[in-house]
Amino acid sequence: VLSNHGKLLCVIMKMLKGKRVIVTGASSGIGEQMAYHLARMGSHILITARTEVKLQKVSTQCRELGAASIHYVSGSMENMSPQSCLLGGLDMLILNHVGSTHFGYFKGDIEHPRKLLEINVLSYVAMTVSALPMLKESRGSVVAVSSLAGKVGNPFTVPYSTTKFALDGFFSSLRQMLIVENANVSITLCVLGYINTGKAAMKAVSHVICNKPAPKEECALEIIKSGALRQRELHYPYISVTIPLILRDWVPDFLDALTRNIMDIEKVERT
Ligand SMILES: NC(=O)C1=CN([C@@H]2O[C@H](COP(=O)(O)OP(=O)(O)OC[C@H]3O[C@@H](n4cnc5c(N)ncnc54)[C@H](OP(=O)(O)O)[C@@H]3O)[C@@H](O)[C@H]2O)C=CC1
Ligand SMILES: CC(C)CCC[C@@H](C)[C@H]1CC[C@H]2[C@@H]3C(=O)C=C4C[C@@H](O)CC[C@]4(C)[C@H]3CC[C@]12C
Repeated sequence: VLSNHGKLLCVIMKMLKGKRVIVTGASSGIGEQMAYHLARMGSHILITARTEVKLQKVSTQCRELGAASIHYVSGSMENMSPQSCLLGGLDMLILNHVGSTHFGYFKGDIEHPRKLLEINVLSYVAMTVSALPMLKESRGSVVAVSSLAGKVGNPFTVPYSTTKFALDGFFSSLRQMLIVENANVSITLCVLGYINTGKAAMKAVSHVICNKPAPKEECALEIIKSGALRQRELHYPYISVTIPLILRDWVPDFLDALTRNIMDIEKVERT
């Protein structure tokens, strides 16, 4: 006998079986885990990232896990032509890749946010624009992976937050436009808290933030579910994202103070 949770998972698995899905930034971290979940569900998968060897490894694994088909396109998202990614048709576009950024003081190097906007925002816009005709035909979904740092200001993620807040603007407005146009394409914005990807950048943060990071495998599954269920937003982990968002709207100064207080600011390099 299955629990309600198990039943829902079965429904989601059936929904994604045979569906055509693109996952960007799938050579590592949360994106890699999404590819594995989709493979187990029997989807047609296309993954992207810059590092070809890693994409090859992830593809092999996906094939073994039962993907209906698996392809990859390697290259940097700043100058990738969105057309090069497109299959014969598309049911779900999962935008997940991010350029690397450091957790620390922003010293005014304008080239960093400029490049990050290109990778984290403009390529999301370009991919969405070129996928929309196919998504309209399939009544598909766009899923954009963002962060709590894309909803709440943080002293040590200035360039990163610039890009993630921008995604909220683009996708919230696009959702409205699609409704007005009567296009049946869903838009899901994933607001993630601190996730354990095992990356060096994430480990560097662990000295400053005492919270325990959430597992990337579960996170990846929740992202896929939220897209399949056509949810407006995903909050993961639910409590650690939803509470700050309620506080943000009602007592923003209190939330700002709380955000500063959960961090050991002395441990952040000043130079
Ligand atoms: N980890 C965390 O705590 C949190 C993560 N998030 C969000 O989750 C998503 C995934 O993050 P996470 O798994 O941690 O990140 P990772 O750094 O593990 O993965 C990033 C992926 O993007 C690819 N990538 C990086 N730069 C480029 C580029 N210029 N062009 C194309 N692909 C690129 C990388 O592959 P390659 O280097 O081979 O190109 C990699 O596959 C991101 O949107 C992030 O903002 C949100 C909140 C918290
Ligand atoms: C409202 C408060 C109670 C909680 C604040 C939560 C803060 C501390 C959480 C929420 C989102 C998190 C960051 C994130 O999204 C992605 C990355 C990129 C990765 O390469 C390195 C780690 C980094 C910077 C995370 C650092 C910790 C952040 C700011």
